[in-house]
Amino acid sequence: MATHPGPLTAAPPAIRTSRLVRRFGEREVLREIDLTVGAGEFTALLGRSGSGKSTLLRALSGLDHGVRGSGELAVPERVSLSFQDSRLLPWLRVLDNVVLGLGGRRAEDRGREALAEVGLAGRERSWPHELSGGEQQRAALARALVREPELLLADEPFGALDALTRIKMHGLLRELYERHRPAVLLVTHDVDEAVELADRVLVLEEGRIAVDLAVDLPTPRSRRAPRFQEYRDRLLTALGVHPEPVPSEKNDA
Ligand SMILES: Nc1ncnc2c1ncn2[C@@H]1O[C@H](COP(=O)(O)OP(=O)(O)OP(=O)(O)O)[C@@H](O)[C@H]1O
Repeated sequence: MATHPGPLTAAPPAIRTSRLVRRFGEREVLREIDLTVGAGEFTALLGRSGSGKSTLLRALSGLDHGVRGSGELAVPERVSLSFQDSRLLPWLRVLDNVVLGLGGRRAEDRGREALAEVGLAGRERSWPHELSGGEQQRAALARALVREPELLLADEPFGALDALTRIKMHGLLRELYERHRPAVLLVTHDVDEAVELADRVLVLEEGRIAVDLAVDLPTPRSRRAPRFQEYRDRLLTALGVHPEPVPSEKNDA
């Protein structure tokens, strides 16, 4: 199980930070983070509660005006954000939410296509409150996709969903990723979610990246496969959790 060797593509990286520091009062939450995420790379970010995951994501999304810090960061022009709460505007219909701020004659067509891709064809004229939690998250994914992002920053996008809906959303996100290939940085508390979806997993600890692990498993990934469990156990151990054994499947890789 190798540590991450670094991006392989020749395209410019989707994220590059150099000695990135963010502090609140006396507390240095991010401590000289050097991070490069390659174009099209799916990376998950784990860490204990309060380790600074959202602080890093906010810094990358440019939403942390007023937070003290130093260092350098570079991200592409087209960055989409997705959060635990779908953040659809309640006074706009679903399609209008998806295309909000998009210019051009084809915006509506592209919005419809994106809604179809996430399984919401026919719901264009619905109001956000008429959608279930999972459907709202799918609409939020469509809103992110329609901007053709080079980088998707996702902060616990499935955190508020029930277990079954989460599983469906995992499949959908990975499928959309494989079709569109943005770089993804997914913040999650869920180690299984990280290993299932990402090709690289980082663990943030005390303001530094303590683990940088390449996940070399074919997709779709079975959580019961012994190699999946090796990754999971290694990450749980890094997070200070004693891993529980999971019954294995005979025919899994
Ligand atoms: N606006 C703020 N003012 C003061 N302290 C803050 C602020 N935002 C975050 N912090 C502190 O910075 C630390 C890191 O917070 P952050 O939200 O980045 O952690 P996290 O790893 O995303 O946590 P969680 O997994 O619980 O969401 C925490 O101790 C938090 O209290």
